[in-house]
Amino acid sequence: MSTFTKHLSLADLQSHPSGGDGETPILKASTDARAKDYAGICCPLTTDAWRARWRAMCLLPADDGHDKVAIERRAEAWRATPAFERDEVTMTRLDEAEGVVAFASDWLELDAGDDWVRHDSETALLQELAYASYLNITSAILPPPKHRSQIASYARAVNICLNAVPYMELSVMIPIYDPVMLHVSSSAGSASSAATVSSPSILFSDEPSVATWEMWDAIRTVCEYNPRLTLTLDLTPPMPSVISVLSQWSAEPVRHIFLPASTFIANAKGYPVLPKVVQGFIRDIMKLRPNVILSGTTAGRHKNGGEVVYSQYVRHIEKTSPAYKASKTEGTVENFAQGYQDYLQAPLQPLMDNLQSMTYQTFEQDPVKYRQYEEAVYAAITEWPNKTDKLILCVAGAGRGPLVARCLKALQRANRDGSIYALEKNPNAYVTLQQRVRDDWGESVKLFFGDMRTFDLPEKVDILVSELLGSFGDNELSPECLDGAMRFLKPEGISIPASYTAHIAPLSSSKLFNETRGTKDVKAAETPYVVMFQAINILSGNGGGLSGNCGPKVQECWEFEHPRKDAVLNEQGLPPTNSHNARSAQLTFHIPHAGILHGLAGYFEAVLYRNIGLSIHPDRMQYISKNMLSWFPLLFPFKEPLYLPSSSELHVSIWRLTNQRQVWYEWYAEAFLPVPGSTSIRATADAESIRPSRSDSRDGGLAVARSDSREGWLSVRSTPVLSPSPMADAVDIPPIEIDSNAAVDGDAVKNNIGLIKIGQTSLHNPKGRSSWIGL
Ligand SMILES: C[S@@+](CC[C@H](N)C(=O)[O-])C[C@H]1O[C@@H](n2cnc3c(N)ncnc32)[C@H](O)[C@@H]1O
Repeated sequence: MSTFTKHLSLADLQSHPSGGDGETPILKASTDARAKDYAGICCPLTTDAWRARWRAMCLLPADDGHDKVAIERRAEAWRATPAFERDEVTMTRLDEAEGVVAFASDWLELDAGDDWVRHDSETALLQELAYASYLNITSAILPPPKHRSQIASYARAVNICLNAVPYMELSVMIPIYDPVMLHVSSSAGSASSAATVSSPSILFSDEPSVATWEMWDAIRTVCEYNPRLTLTLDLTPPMPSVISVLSQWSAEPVRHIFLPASTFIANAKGYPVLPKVVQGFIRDIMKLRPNVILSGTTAGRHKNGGEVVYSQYVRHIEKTSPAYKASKTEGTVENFAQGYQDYLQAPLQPLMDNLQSMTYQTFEQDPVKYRQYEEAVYAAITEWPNKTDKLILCVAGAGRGPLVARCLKALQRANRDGSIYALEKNPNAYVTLQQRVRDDWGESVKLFFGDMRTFDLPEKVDILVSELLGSFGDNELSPECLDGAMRFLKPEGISIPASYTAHIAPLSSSKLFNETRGTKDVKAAETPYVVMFQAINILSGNGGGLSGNCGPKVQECWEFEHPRKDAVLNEQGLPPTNSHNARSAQLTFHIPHAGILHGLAGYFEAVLYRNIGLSIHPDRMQYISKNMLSWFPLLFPFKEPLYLPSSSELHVSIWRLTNQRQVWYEWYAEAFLPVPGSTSIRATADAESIRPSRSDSRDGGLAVARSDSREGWLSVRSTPVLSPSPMADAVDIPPIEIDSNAAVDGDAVKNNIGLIKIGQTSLHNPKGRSSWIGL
């Protein structure tokens, strides 16, 4: 569960009575807060006296009636040795500061237009953080940036602070939504001057903006994704009317949520409740377990309930979130994977390595995978044309034997006579299999020790069952192993699985980005990892994008089928080279909202038999193999982040490559901005180029409707189509609805859209230099 902290303003602190025995107001406030189930308090570090002195020193008065030289001298003395007077800070003792989240002075302007104001704000902030560090405070919240035009100066100052206080976490306060941010300031005005210049041409919509996220992105990029730099999301009204763009915050290091009583509305009985959009946002963001800072809850803003109901209500919202409920429900992936979220695991190499008994035991905890296999084998047996023959099944890669047991069960359920050959190349698992023959299976199972790529079975079999699948389908070398095992099958024999496909989607996750480049080793940054995703945001959306050429949110890369059609084989029945198992895909994604590309999420789907399958595709898994635990998705990381503006297109190239000893993946991406009337520097993708190569259409495969329609996006009525603007990426472009009457106009505009290249990644893992799978 998330924690709750009570926010106290300066006025709250001043009015808070001291306890007895030297208990200061701040200690008393902390004790009171803990008694009410808060983890602690959050309050300003400095008082109004500090603000008054700083202003008197650092902001020169406009009139001539002051001794400006004397003021300047005082300021210089302070700049030389910045220090506080006693009454300028709210706390002085270690016990007072224990567990306190401190607000740095919110009047500091690290992004003022005036050079001196910026300089002195930075000096003051460094002084405040040094003092907080002296008091052992571990978490400080910095005032939000206010002027987009000075964001680089703000970010530079934050970076200086991060380096100056080596152990403290600095959290930048950012409003999740601020319509004012749409106004771009170009003035280098005084400290108090508000942003003045706006770009009216882009203010065509009251859709929520991503401008505040874009400011955050600039700050953390300048600070090189410092892991001690986090976010405090300010949920002070106004709030957007829809939450779709807020999803990008879930890929960010959200440490605190600042939630004032003013965000709550009163329900019919006068109790505080949150508006629908905020409820949805909280439900979503709570998976990151932020600390919720509740503010103004003692002000009596709502008629009923009192202070405690605010936190009770937010806890209730958290408990109703799908992520929380799933984590508390036995048998779900979320429950099974607790503690593994966003943890990078090296994929298994069951061909090169021999698995441990514990690893098999973990597999065997998944009831869904084995149930699906049993159903597939059962269906294949019951449909077998000749009902009198004794069926011969082979489990290739039997492990400790769970699929063998399921095959026996399927034969028994179908009331069919049959026997099973079980083949395994792991000598240790082979011992367990012998034990099972002795204890459970007897004559019905015949064991063989060997590698399916070269081993010869005594006779051909009717049904070949295997489970050599990785998170990306083919990444544990199922295709290569089954090339050999296909020799075991009779001409009319069937393979379970019959086929499998690999899928990808572009994702953002500052956490995973930091993890993959943590070691500064290039190999770590171009290695695919198995990850149970949590703090991520999938950047792509369904719909064709402005060019009309984009595929769905999650796209298929390629497919493998068993047995292979048109296979060229040598006299031993084996393929002479592995070239036929190379694959490539060029995929085009629509990016509806601005975001940073950090990697590709990889998924697989397998057809076991007819409409019985396995899937970890995020939109289809619940229909095909709900609550299957065996596979987490794969992450293909990018070494450098790539900024993608709203309504841009991402073209991803991914290859499965091979030589005689290894298989590896290479990946690369390019970003484009579709611009009406411009000439593409890259030919607009045609239908052929967005189709995965070497992949047959899978109509008639899994009987689950696919949601990858590419229609439903384009239309242009009289709305002017956005022309290139420096803020195009900070504005949530409203979806342009289809107007059937305007089909001609729509096509005209669609055909007239060109793509301007705006960025690219490097080619990852060329020649398998950092990661490969051994044959
Ligand atoms: C993912 S495990 C599955 C084990 C078991 N069938 C299950 O579902 O629990 C794959 C198994 O195939 C075995 N294996 C992999 N490649 C093989 C090969 N070329 N020949 C024989 N066994 C192989 C591995 O040792 C491992 O036991």
